[in-house]
Amino acid sequence: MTVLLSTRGLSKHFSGLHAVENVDFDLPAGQIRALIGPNGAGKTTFVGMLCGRITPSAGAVIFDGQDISHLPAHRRIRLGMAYTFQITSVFPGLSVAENVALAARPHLRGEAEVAAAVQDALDRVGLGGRTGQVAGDLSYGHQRLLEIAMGIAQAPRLLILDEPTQGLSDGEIAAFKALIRDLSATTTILLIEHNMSVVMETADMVTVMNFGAILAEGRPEEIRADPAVQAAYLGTDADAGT
Ligand SMILES: Nc1ncnc2c1ncn2[C@@H]1O[C@H](COP(=O)(O)OP(=O)(O)OP(=O)(O)O)[C@@H](O)[C@H]1O
Repeated sequence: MTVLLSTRGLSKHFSGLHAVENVDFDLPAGQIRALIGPNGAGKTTFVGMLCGRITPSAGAVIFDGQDISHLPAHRRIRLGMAYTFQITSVFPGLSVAENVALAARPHLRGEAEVAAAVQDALDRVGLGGRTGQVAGDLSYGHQRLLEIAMGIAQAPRLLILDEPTQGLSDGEIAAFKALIRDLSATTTILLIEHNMSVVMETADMVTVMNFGAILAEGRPEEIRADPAVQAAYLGTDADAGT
């Protein structure tokens, strides 16, 4: 098992609040890993430190054997990390295709290669027929899919998705599950997800965070059966069907 991404002792404190506390985490290459936990558990803060958007208070992030703790976000992207966040990063005034092209260009040589990558990424998320549309005119759900296409177009080794199915319709969520499985053939995936059907049907392994620490880790069915997880998480959001 080759580990693609690790953290050791990773912590983030916001003026006394321990948002993430001493997290040791290992993500093997090729895996789909879901990161779940109640609101405020520290998931977004943790992932922000992986990507370089948030500076850790302590600890290390290791990507492909290299300590990247002090690399800025754009250097991490160049190493093969791509991420989409809850807050939309789409340029609303540009076309769908141009948004994806902006994400793809730094990774590819020549406009023909970029155009092919753009079309492929949009086809994979189901937006292949909307290349010319102004991105700001897309529905919220389609803008989330566009963000995923922007991640895919970078041909990342690690794709980090923060609540990608938020705002998607049932049909779009079903397509998203298939997309994730398809992508996992070539990309390691870390997925922050509140929708438990997405977690249960796509993840190889699940990491549960609570109060800034890892509460449990295991296969989806093990996590579903874990009483501590049920108490912390599954009894709340999941039962509410979110
Ligand atoms: N910039 C910040 N300044 C102060 N506190 C913060 C900041 N960012 C996050 N926090 C706090 O850190 C804790 C962890 O937040 P975080 O957003 O990482 O949780 P989360 O698990 O992603 O939650 P959600 O599922 O609601 O997105 C929360 O108590 C939050 O209020």
